[in-house]
Amino acid sequence: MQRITAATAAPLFGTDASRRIEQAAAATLPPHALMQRAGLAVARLAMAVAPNARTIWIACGPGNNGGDGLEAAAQLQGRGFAPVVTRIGDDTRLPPDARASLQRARDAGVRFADAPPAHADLVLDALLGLGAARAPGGLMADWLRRMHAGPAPVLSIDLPSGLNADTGALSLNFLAPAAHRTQDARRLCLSLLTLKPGLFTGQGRDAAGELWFDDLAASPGDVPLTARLPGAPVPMNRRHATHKGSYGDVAVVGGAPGMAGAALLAATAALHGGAGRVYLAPLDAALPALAPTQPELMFRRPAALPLEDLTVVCGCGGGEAIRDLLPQVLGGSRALVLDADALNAVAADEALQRQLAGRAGRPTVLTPHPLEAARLLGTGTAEVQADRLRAATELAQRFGATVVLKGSGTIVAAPNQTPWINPTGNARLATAGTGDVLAGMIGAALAAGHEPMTAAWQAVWTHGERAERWPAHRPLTAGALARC
Ligand SMILES: NC(=O)C1=CN([C@@H]2O[C@H](COP(=O)(O)OP(=O)(O)OC[C@H]3O[C@@H](n4cnc5c(N)ncnc54)[C@H](O)[C@@H]3O)[C@@H](O)[C@H]2O)[C@@H](O)CC1
Ligand SMILES: Nc1ncnc2c1ncn2[C@@H]1O[C@H](COP(=O)(O)OP(=O)(O)O)[C@@H](O)[C@H]1O
Ligand SMILES: [K+]
Repeated sequence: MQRITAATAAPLFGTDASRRIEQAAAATLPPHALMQRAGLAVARLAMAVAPNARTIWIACGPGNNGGDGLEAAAQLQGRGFAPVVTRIGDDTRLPPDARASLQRARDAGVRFADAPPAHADLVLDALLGLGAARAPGGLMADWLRRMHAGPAPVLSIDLPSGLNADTGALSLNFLAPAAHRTQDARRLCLSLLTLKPGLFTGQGRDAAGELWFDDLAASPGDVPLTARLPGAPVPMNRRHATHKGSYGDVAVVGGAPGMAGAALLAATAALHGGAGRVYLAPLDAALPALAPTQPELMFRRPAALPLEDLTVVCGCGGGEAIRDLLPQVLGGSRALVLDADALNAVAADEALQRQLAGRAGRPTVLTPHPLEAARLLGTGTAEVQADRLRAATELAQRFGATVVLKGSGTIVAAPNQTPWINPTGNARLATAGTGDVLAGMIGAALAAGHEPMTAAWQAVWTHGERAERWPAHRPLTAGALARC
């Protein structure tokens, strides 16, 4: 069993892949062995979380997820704890593994109750796992809301019940409104056999809480991955005999009247991200040609940029004005990061879309937030958020580019590659300008010579990790993030 951290590199398997791995593992083991391993793993984590628990409420559902809960109940009872099991479902329709675990729990003397105990020191959510087929309702919904509103830690078995393992969409939102988050009790999830992508994006992070993983000593074999966790990037080793030209030139094109700050943030981030030289080409001609807080930046007129030699970061604070420059930027830039208003302009113009797709082969990274992604796909934000992996992958295929779909669990996708899900970051990043900073950081990584997918995930990982390291009592600003 391992704790999953920002530094964990691991494959992620969706529902179908997890089922295949489960079937292959079960075929080589005695009947019921996997569920016994699952129950033991859950019991061990439960004992570590609440070693002095007097009452452990275990809410069990009608399938094998409930079976894991029953198996954990038997194990906990045998170790001197006092689990109280409440169950939903018909005994005659229990799958065989779960039925065997029900018998083992009964034999162990576990207490079964019709209603949850009035007080619990720990709750195990064994209502639904991979088999969640619709939104929990009735008693199941009541129990879920009750356990997540209470003060006791909630340990979800395999998945928080109702969380889609593939998408991170939560079919019953048991999370307290954002403003009440400080009242949340501790949440943990022990993912079994495989780590699932839905735990890391969408509502997965909030629903699961602290993540743990036990592979039940089963190997994924040759089942293809659905996505990956990248692990921490290795810091770049700068050789002595290098010079500023070795680290590439970035030019930021953006900053229309009233939005100069966005371009300045991106340029500052590119500079602190290690770029050899950074040019700033503002769309507002009235801007002074010096940023007193960042004198290293070199100001140029957009038309004077030698695009074919540059990594161009385009769109930060671009407003309407960016549209007229896009044909040159798309056609000429050696490497390109398209953000914000540049993406909106592309979404509104089929000729620009064709030109963007025609760049295939030259490094190109798109960094949409969900609304920008929805505009590019011609759909709505809710549809994008309902399946972030699919949205990012579809955009990557459509435009032949690397796509960074931002938000909780940022997705990095590229054509015909397994997507990455970024585990770092937090809601302190939900403040204006942090996306501009990310665009500048990706620009610096591209200029240094990383291929687009690597440049993108490494910058996304580092951007999020900076927010995690930021002191909790101090609000994070984009300007500070750019200079970390
Ligand atoms: N079979 C095995 O060998 C193993 C199974 N494992 C566990 O088994 C789980 C998968 O088990 P299942 O495939 O039985 O699926 P689940 O136990 O997740 O749920 C399926 C059952 O729930 C019902 N159901 C679905 N949505 C519902 C809803 N909204 N309200 C009420 N009932 C609903 C279905 O009709 C079905 O009876 C995994 O998530 C994992 O916890 C693990 O123990 C690993 C080993
Ligand atoms: N809750 C969150 N968890 C992780 N990352 C977040 C969260 N909220 C915002 N972010 C990150 O903050 C950045 C915001 O970018 P964006 O929406 O483009 O803002 P802006 O346009 O103001 O710069 C993105 O990198 C996004 O992934
Ligand atoms: K569960």
